Order: sequence, then C-alpha cells, then structure tokens
Amino acid sequence: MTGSTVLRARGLTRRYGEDDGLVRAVDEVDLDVPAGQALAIMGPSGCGKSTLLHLLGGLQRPTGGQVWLAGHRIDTMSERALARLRRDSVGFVFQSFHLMDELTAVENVELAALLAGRRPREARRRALHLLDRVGLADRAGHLPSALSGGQRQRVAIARALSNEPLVVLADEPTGNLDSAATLDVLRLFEELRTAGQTLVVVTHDARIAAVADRVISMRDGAFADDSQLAGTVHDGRR
Ligand SMILES: Nc1ncnc2c1ncn2[C@@H]1O[C@H](COP(=O)(O)OP(=O)(O)OP(=O)(O)O)[C@@H](O)[C@H]1O
Repeated sequence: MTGSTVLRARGLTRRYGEDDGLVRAVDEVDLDVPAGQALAIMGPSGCGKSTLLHLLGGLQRPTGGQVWLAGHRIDTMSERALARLRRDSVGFVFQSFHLMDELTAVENVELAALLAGRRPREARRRALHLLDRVGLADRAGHLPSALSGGQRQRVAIARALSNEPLVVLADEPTGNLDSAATLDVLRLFEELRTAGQTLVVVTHDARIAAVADRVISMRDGAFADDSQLAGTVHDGRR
C-alpha cells in the first residue's frame, strides 16, 4: 500500500440535535492519510476527535460528506460490507481496553485472529507472536484481571494487530494509564510507526503527538492546525 491513501474524507460532517441544540461535532473535514503515516489528532475536550475517529473507522455514520477506507467508500456501504471491511482492515484501540474478561491474554488476541479468518493453529501462533511483540510473552495465560492497566492496553494493541490491519485507530490509548504504562504504550506506538504501520491516534498526551509524523489540532469540529500543511517536518526520523 506504499504511496496509497488509506483514509480519505471530503466534507465529512457529523451533527447532533437540531435548532438551538445543534452540535457540529465534525464540521466539513477534508483529510487524506497516506499509507505509513502516524497521525495524532489533538484538541480540547468536546472538539470532535472521537467522533472523527469513529467516522473514519466506520463505527459511526456521517450526516454529511464522504469517507473512504482502503479505497472503499464507507459512508454509503451496507452494514454487512462495512463490518467485513472493518474486520479485515482496521485495528481499534480504546481508552478502556475492551478486553473479554473471561478470556486469557492469548485467547483475547487469538479470538480476534479467528474472527479475521485465521485457522485455529495459525491464530494461536499469531497471538503468541503478537504478545511477544508487545512484551507480554510471559503473561499469555493471564486473565485481564491479573494484568496491570498498561499490560491490558498492550494486549488490546496486540489484538488490534491480529488482522494485520491497514490502519490502527486508537482513541485516547493512554487515557487510563499511569506514567510508566504510558511510556510502554508510547514505545510500542513508536515501534509500529517505524515498522510502517499506518496509525491514527486521538490523544491529549503531547508525548504521543511528539512521536507522530503529523499532528492535527481540532477545534469546534474542524481542523485548526495541521503540521503537514504547515510543512512541519519531524526531525529526520524518516
Ligand atoms: N451521541 C451524541 N449526542 C449528542 N451530542 C454528542 C454525541 N456524541 C458526541 N456529542 C457531542 O459532539 C461533540 C464532540 O464530541 P467528541 O466525543 O467527538 O469530542 P472529543 O474531542 O473526543 O472529546 P473528549 O476529548 O472529551 O473525548 C461534543 O460537543 C459532544 O458533546
């Protein structure tokens, strides 16, 4: 996918309510995310970051505009086709992990690999490989309740990678973590970026934004600043 556009939005809009109660959560946004880009989206609470991420990942439908994921237009796509595309192309990471409490770390990752169509033996092998990659090989048999917050989030990241996604979409991935755990997740994102994984991370954490290739600041549903358009180059890391 090198050189191609993984995500594209044109006039992307999501409104809630009407008349006096109208909220323009995302307001006529244009965006292109090329393959391999690590993009951080920042901005004050309520400016529309999560809504934008949900629209880009096909978790929510826009009220206006168009959005393409992996070259497919998703705002008009059927629910069924969209679910398949999400399963095959996107890895989601959420602030509150969303792990299955009754499954071990390796089973959580394995389940996602199975749902993505891997054969059982291959799914287990891949799950163990991914847990190793996130530094949790020795925690594979633990339930989430026996893991720290940072370890849970690393399992969630391993799960997000189980389908070899074109793009990882992360919503405040360090929002529930202490400083040390945040650094672990930060290191992991940096590794993913270096490996060429396309990433879009919504974050309040300037440390995450500092390892991104591009930082967009949102205000009132629109882009207030885009380091790519401003020509900011992050010091020679690529
Ligand atoms: N289901 C909804 N119904 C009505 N308004 C909503 C809904 N979801 C979000 N909003 C509004 O849309 C705006 C954008 O919300 P969003 O959650 O995208 O912001 P955010 O930048 O991610 O905020 P935070 O950093 O606090 O998570 C806010 O004004 C919010 O109140």
